[in-house]
Amino acid sequence: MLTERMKKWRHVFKLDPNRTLSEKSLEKVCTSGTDAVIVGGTDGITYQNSRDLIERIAEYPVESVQEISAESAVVPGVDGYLIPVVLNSGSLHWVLKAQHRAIRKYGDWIPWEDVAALGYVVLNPESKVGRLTESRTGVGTADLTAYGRLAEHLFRMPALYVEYSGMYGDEGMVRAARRGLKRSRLFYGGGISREDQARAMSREADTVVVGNLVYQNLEAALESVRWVKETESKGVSGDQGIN
Ligand SMILES: CC(C)=CCC/C(C)=C/CC/C(C)=C/CC/C(C)=C/CC/C(C)=C/CC/C(C)=C/CC/C(C)=C/COP(=O)(O)OP(=O)(O)O
Ligand SMILES: O=P(O)(O)OC[C@@H](O)CO
Ligand SMILES: [Mg+2]
Repeated sequence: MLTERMKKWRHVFKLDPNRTLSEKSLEKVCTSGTDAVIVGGTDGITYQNSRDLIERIAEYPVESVQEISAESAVVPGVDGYLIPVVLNSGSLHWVLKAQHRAIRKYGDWIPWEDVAALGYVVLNPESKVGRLTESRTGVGTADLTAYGRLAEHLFRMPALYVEYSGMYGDEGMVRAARRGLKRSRLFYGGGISREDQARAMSREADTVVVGNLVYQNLEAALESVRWVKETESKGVSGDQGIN
């Protein structure tokens, strides 16, 4: 069950099917000791580029999951599927309608035991995902704590994802998100490029996501596995998890 496996994720890489990565680099990413590789991105995501990347990753023993951002790009046979729900989107499309439409389309084919929802709160207004989803990024700490509670207790989501995509975020905000959580996991992603950043967010979050650094500075990205795994998380969320 994907939600069970996610409880063990401390460090994950997110690879973008719309970007190029040499075979040597991909091998290094997949054998780095990371806990999983997420395949997903915001723009230019197609069935073809998603399938190509997923098939290349399948050559390695690392767990890979597809984060679905386009209904037409769903690749059958992946270990797991992550479904974003953007809690602070200004458009119902990214909270409910896109997901509803895809569930209507795939119906009986959906392997629910290998599907997990991610309750996103997008906090970088300049990010592609922030612009696409018209996210209301003027969120304070009390709002963020409440989003966490909403995700865990009302929607029973296995994870809240504090998303700063492309910029390093505010550690206090991530701490506030954790205050709302007892069992759901806290994912942090955005702008990790240095050891101090990786370690600081590892203390606040259960799972740290490293994305763009793979394409900007592969050696640092590979080092981030150790930075995260050597650092203990302060929180307790995710200890029991949610199914
Ligand atoms: C046949 C078979 C086995 C089928 C499997 C069926 C299955 C699992 C169906 C799923 C059903 C379902 C509910 C699908 C979801 C459909 C969907 C389109 C939902 C909307 C998701 C959403 C809110 C997308 C918005 C964008 C988003 C949140 C993307 C997440 C990734 C992200 C933030 C990446 C960072 O972006 P990046 O591109 O890297 O940005 P930069 O270039 O700036 O770095
Ligand atoms: O690409 P970066 O900025 O590392 O962010 C990672 C991930 O949270 C993007 O969805
Ligand atoms: Mg990216």
